[in-house]
Amino acid sequence: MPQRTLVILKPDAVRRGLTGEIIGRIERKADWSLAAVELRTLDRATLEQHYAEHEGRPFYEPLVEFMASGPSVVMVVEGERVIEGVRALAGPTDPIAAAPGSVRGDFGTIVRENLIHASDSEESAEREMKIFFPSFA
Ligand SMILES: Nc1ncnc2c1ncn2[C@@H]1O[C@H](COP(=O)(O)OP(=O)(O)OP(=O)(O)O)[C@@H](O)[C@H]1O
Repeated sequence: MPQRTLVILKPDAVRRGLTGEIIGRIERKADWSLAAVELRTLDRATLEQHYAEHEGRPFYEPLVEFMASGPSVVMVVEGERVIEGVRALAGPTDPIAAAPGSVRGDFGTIVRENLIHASDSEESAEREMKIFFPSFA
């Protein structure tokens, strides 16, 4: 069933020149397409909303700082089972545990700087699209 998901290519992906590579992997999946794409430096207020569930955890502050440290590519991707699909393409949170072939498995080493965020459910996708593309959702 066609879905929409919110994807962020994090500041490490932009700094390292990996956005084309990652977007290419997404675009090459059958029946997936980009519905919105923007290069944007995320501000603290937006990130606090996005990462509200992690507030108070030890990694929260450094995560918000890292995510505000430079431009990200913020996207809405749409297509067949795209919510589960982009997460599979990304790999698990810890890049060292991620299999080669996944974005994190191929390019990551650091848990915080793990290149990509993708919504984890239909509810998260709706919530996150409203945060990053209010006119879209
Ligand atoms: N132990 C940790 N140390 C440092 N950074 C972390 C740690 N756990 C998570 N993070 C960072 O916080 C982000 C959000 O954590 P989360 O557990 O939500 O992982 P995720 O793989 O992004 O999946 P989702 O956001 O859908 O839950 C991670 O992508 C990573 O950048």
